[in-house]
Amino acid sequence: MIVGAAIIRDGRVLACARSAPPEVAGMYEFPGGKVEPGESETAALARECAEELAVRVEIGDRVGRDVRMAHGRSVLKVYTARLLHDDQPKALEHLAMRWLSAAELDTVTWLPADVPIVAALRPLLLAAP
Ligand SMILES: Nc1nc2c([nH]c(=O)n2[C@H]2C[C@H](O)[C@@H](COP(=O)(O)OP(=O)(O)OP(=O)(O)O)O2)c(=O)[nH]1
Repeated sequence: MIVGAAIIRDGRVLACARSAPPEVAGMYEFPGGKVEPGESETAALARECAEELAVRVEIGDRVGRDVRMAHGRSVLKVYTARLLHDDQPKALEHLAMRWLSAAELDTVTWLPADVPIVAALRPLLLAAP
């Protein structure tokens, strides 16, 4: 199981460009990664956000559906998240980061599995305070 965090701030979501492997480098994703054995999805997201972005987050609701990934062996689940304590994300493992508004979601190339999740995210960004 792969979990991703749709970190929302001021009606924008944080999109992160993968640095590796070469086939997907430069494509955008939600920060996250594999849930380790015995770890909750929420704990995995908090750990990955700390490792990849050096931020503390509060995990919220699911966004979109479970997406089965290309080789069928794993499932991607994305949750909304918000930054805590005014933490500012740093791209420790990503090539680039962008805060995208609903209107800007399609200005980057997302990993294929993320496309249906991004569609489900759009109305949430428009509704965000
Ligand atoms: N983090 C993340 N991974 C995604 C997304 N969409 C998507 O297809 N993936 C895929 C890319 C990778 O094949 C896999 C996540 O692997 P990863 O390498 O980021 O995870 P990880 O940090 O736990 O990996 P590892 O280096 O510990 O093996 O899921 C997404 O939005 N976020």
